[in-house]
Amino acid sequence: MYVIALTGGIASGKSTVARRLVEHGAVLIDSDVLARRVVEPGTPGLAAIREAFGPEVLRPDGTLDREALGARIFHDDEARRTLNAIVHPAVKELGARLRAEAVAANPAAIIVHDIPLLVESGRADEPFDLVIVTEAPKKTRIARLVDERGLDPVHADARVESQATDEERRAIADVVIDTSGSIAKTMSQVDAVWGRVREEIAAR
Ligand SMILES: CC(C)(COP(=O)(O)OP(=O)(O)OC[C@H]1O[C@@H](n2cnc3c(N)ncnc32)[C@H](O)[C@@H]1O)[C@@H](O)C(=O)NCCC(=O)NCCS
Ligand SMILES: Nc1ncnc2c1ncn2[C@@H]1O[C@H](COP(=O)(O)OP(=O)(O)OP(=O)(O)O)[C@@H](O)[C@H]1O
Repeated sequence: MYVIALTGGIASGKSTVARRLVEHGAVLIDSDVLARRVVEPGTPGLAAIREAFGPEVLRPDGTLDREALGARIFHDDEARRTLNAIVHPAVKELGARLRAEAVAANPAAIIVHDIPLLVESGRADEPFDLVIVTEAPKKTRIARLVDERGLDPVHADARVESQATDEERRAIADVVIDTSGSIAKTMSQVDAVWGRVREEIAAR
């Protein structure tokens, strides 16, 4: 088993990097996906969100209204802390379970754990073999959110500002991947990291 943690600010290219690592043979555990699973209808997570934020953050069909909840939490530190305290422990637990399953299926698995809020959720102390941080300037990331995902610039800025700083992420990084250039440049950095991982494993 070799466990890579992958983190970075919003729209910094984590998914792009993760996809390449998967092409090389890594098994991906994506916390954004897990964060959706733990708030599906019928989960304790969704019940706790309803309790804390009221029925107005649910859609008529009983699923979470992500837009409504996003509007509540990205401009309000207290509300965000409340939501994080509900979702993050459940995401951590499910991630650990999926990791154990991947290792049971293949003891030599190379796992890439995409954890956008690795710093913010205090998980950087967990025993990862390698921590990769993706980094692009704030302006670039906000432009991606506005141009490609159709976010309002004010909301895009609030999301960026609700996260750790580049300095805080760098402090926990073993490798920083600069995603401000072309996709090809990002991919060649990922390929170099993969080579390093293979070498480390071979030297064990
Ligand atoms: C507020 C919610 C409903 C908004 O949903 P939406 O579909 O608009 O965004 P999505 O979940 O796809 O998240 C996109 C990105 O937003 C950023 N983000 C999400 N939640 C947070 C948060 N609590 N604090 C800071 N940034 C966040 C991350 O960079 C994430 O990758 C949702 O993000 C949520 O439930 N957040 C709390 C859980 C969480 O922290 N998830 C992120 C990592 S586990
Ligand atoms: N050099 C680059 N490296 C990575 N992504 C790039 C690059 N240039 C442009 N992009 C674009 O930036 C966007 C980054 O999105 P991606 O989903 O990979 O980021 P993310 O960090 O996973 O986002 P989120 O925090 O929302 O999960 C993509 O649309 C990608 O095509």
